[in-house]
Amino acid sequence: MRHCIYEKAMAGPRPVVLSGPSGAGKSTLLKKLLNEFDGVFGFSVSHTTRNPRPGEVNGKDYHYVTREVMQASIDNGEFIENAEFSGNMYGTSKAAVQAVQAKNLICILDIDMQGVKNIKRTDLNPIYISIQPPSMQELEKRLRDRKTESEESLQKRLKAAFVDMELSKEDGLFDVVIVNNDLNEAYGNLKDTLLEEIEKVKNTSKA
Ligand SMILES: Nc1ncnc2c1ncn2[C@@H]1O[C@H](COP(=O)(O)OP(=O)(O)OP(=O)(O)O)[C@@H](O)[C@H]1O
Ligand SMILES: Nc1nc2c(ncn2[C@@H]2O[C@H](COP(=O)(O)O)[C@@H](O)[C@H]2O)c(=O)[nH]1
Repeated sequence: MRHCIYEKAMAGPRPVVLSGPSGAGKSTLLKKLLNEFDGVFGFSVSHTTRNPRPGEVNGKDYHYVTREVMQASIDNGEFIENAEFSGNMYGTSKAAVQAVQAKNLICILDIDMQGVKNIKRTDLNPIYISIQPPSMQELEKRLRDRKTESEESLQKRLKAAFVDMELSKEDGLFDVVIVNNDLNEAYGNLKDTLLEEIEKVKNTSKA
């Protein structure tokens, strides 16, 4: 049986799932979308038990919570999906998605591969997009240059990235796979993929 997460009455534009290895460029691409298309997209703010990075804002980038708080909310049925990634918990609450959908915006979820598999068991019906790096070497360079990870965390993320890159080749798992080599080219491909949904939202808000 499919896990029903939202009322039919709230059905609006199709949500979008962005997935892919840590460091592939998902946040960079989605920030560009949110900036260019004000009033079209809304970010599903996940919960996590990891510490905020410099510049990240609680309630905007993530809801930063303890393991105990997050586990209690999961046990209470408040999450659509949750996963353990690189030693921390991450999850999408029903409230995060509903907050965006209530405004009739395209809801963007930035989630890992476990999240993708779990969302497939719900009735959310998103467009699944995989953002891939051009190579493992380039991915490692990007993660090192980002300077957000300890050596231990970096190694865990590279291991997970290798698995992610293999799994993402599965036929039918993603609607579109975008290789983020040149940023502008990747962004162009992402916009092309989402053009139809973007137009729908623009036309609805004009009406
Ligand atoms: N096309 C690109 N060329 C070079 N550097 C890039 C490109 N895209 C993103 N980057 C850089 O790579 C780093 C990783 O990007 P980003 O943080 O967006 O990845 P991510 O997929 O969101 O990672 P995570 O899953 O860990 O949040 C950032 O420092 C970003 O500026
Ligand atoms: N399954 C989920 N994965 C999530 C969620 N929010 C983020 N993520 C993924 O975690 C990793 C690491 O993120 P980082 O911000 O610590 O670099 C990355 O792959 C994200 O896509 C979520 O709610 N559920």
